[in-house]
Amino acid sequence: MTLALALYQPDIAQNAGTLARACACLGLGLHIIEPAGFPVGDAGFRRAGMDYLDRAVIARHASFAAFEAWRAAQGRRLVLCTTHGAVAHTDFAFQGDDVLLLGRESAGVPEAVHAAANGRIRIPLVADARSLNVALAGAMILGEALRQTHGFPRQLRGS
Ligand SMILES: C[S@@+](CC[C@H](N)C(=O)[O-])C[C@H]1O[C@@H](n2cnc3c(N)ncnc32)[C@H](O)[C@@H]1O
Repeated sequence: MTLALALYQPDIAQNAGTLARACACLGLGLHIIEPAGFPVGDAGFRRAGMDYLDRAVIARHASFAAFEAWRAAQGRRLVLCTTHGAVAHTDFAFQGDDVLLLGRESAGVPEAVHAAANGRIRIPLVADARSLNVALAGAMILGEALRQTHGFPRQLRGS
């Protein structure tokens, strides 16, 4: 099993499309917890995801409860990426089947989602900086998690 990325009620189609493209390129599943702030098939989502969307493995969950039912059946940990995290992403010990959850651009995630998480991690920022763009935060955390778990695709170009 590989890592997976999950988006909690994403607001901005371009960010979700960018992350869908990253998941497709890295061979990871993407989980979208609805409702999203844009319609499925949104032009911005398709523009950002480009033709990579054809090979993206995207699961949509009608609610956080439905997502949690899926996760419980899988027995996988939920790692919440949050500006309120106590542990730096580089200090967290990822497992190869962790589900990494990113919050909404506008509001992060509600308290119940914080409570459900098995770990809460933060990319350290300079004082007074509030947050990163969600797609950039996702890329940085995926990079660290894939590095730790040796999860990057093995096929190097030219090899
Ligand atoms: C624009 S931020 C949301 C800011 C929101 N006001 C909050 O308090 O969570 C959108 C999402 O990007 C991720 N994110 C942004 N900066 C982050 C950081 N420094 N560490 C971890 N996650 C971050 C989180 O998942 C966050 O919910």
